[in-house]
Amino acid sequence: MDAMEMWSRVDQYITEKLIPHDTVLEQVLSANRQAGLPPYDVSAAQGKLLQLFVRMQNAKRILEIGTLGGYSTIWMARALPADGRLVTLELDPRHAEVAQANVSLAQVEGVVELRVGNALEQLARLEEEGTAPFDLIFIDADKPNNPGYLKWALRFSRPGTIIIGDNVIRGGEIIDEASTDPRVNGVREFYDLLAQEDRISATAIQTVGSKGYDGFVLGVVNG
Ligand SMILES: C[S@@+](CC[C@H](N)C(=O)[O-])C[C@H]1O[C@@H](n2cnc3c(N)ncnc32)[C@H](O)[C@@H]1O
Ligand SMILES: [Mg+2]
Repeated sequence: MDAMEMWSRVDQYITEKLIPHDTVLEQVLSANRQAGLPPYDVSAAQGKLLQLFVRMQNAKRILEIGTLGGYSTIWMARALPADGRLVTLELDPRHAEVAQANVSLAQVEGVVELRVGNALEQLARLEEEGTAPFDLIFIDADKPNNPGYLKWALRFSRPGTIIIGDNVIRGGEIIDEASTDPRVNGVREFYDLLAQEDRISATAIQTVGSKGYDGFVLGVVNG
């Protein structure tokens, strides 16, 4: 068995043991594949981890940058109270259309606000609207813009806000200083900003599983 197959089988074992079958989430993933969306949704185990972070944080306000078909959105939205809010930003109207249908299927449309358009523009609009700080921010869109997303995330934070950045290991490519991949370079700049920034305390965790070898940044905004 090669490493990738082992990681997938272990993910399957974890999912079978700890994550009960959920027809809605399964329908969401199959709707995403049927609509031809790229398979960049988080795994079930990662979706549940996001949901646990929402619960640990007692979050009421969540910002997600990068919706795709709303799979991670639904995992997190389900842990919000009825008066909670999850604002999710998506550039591609086709992805957004699929996501909106999935959000309705999961009956979380009362807490989810899906905004279609370039995230950097949407973030500027949110500021103009005087949006309240968020308790948890999940950055999972186009990686070259990660530095910009981190700057906005800090503006929309309060002491104690959790900031999570997905796909920050990229099969280990992030240590390649000579990389010409704009996603790798965006992620490397994201680390540089985190390193310089004393408003946030952060770490990064490498992960393996059905999505291969990758990982996430986890940070807490300082008081
Ligand atoms: C990795 S996927 C999101 C996966 C989703 N969070 C999940 O786990 O189910 C990234 C999404 O970001 C969107 N995206 C790319 N560039 C963007 C931009 N500039 N503004 C907003 N969304 C963008 C893509 O269209 C894609 O749907
Ligand atoms: Mg991701």
